Amino acid sequence: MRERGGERERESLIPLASCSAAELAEDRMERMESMEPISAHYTTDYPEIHPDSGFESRESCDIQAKTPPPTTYDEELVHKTILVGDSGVGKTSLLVQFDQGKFIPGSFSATVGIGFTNKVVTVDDAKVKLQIWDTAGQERFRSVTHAYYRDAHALLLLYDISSRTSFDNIRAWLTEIHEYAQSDIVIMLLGNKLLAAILPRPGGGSATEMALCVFAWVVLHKKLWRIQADMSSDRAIRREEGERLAREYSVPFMETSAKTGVNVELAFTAVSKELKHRAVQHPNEPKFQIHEYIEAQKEKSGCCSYI
Ligand SMILES: Nc1nc2c(ncn2[C@@H]2O[C@H](COP(=O)(O)OP(=O)(O)OP(=O)(O)O)[C@@H](O)[C@H]2O)c(=O)[nH]1
Repeated sequence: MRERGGERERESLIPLASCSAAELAEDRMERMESMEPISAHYTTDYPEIHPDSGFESRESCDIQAKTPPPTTYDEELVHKTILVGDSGVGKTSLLVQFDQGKFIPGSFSATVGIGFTNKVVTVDDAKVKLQIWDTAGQERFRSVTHAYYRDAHALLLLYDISSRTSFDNIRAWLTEIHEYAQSDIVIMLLGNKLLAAILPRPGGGSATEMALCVFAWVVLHKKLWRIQADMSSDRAIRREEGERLAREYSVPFMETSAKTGVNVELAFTAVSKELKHRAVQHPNEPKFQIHEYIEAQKEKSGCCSYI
């Protein structure tokens, strides 16, 4: 059971390691038949929603596929969203940062189990409900994680920008996702542990921002000080490599830091917007372009330069 993350997190996770393989397989089959999740736990921002409410059978999905989406967004919809990626890339940390706005430093303790957090994201005045599942990245839990792909509406796939292996494994993750998840699942690729020096970008903002910007650039270039830096010198994957891979698979991409919070909210907001737009039919409106939205938001924040 995970030590880091406090009582709340500990309560939330079901220890899969304590089951025998046979028990686990039997349990999985039963659960898949009854369509119940392994566990029901941690944050319940809207406790009236039962964890099952985000689940649908294949049959109901097929029916949905044939039915055109409604013209207004149904706020009762719960979008099952899962976090996947190698062990240690920062899935739990990303979720904790998004949910609680904090980073829990300390020694790494791998997730043993699976748990979810309910979050409501406001998109254009509509409340989009996300049921975010944090999976264990370790290989031995892989078959259990597969069972969760099937009903997922969105998936955040993480690698660690300081780990070449975690990046190289992204292709294998995508192959698994395409094998087990629904074909229309919303996928976003995230390079986590961004080496972020939060510096105002020259050329925009108020006089104070500009002054801060010039000061920060001078200081940075003299290598005296780094503001809110995440990791100092460990980047192994260039941003362009992440962008290239994302383009190859036609998925949106951004770099995040669960530690400093950079782009964490943007990642979930972008996914929520995409989910909302897919759930509503606006015949006269152009299709939501998640890639363009992400780029525009990055520009708008106008404050960050990344190492
Ligand atoms: N510097 C830095 N460290 C991070 C960041 N995100 C996570 N970490 C650290 O990386 C380690 C692993 O983070 P976790 O969130 O537990 O990783 P995980 O992907 O959930 O790992 P599993 O549970 O094994 O799948 C921890 O020591 C975190 O403190 C980040 O953005 N920056």
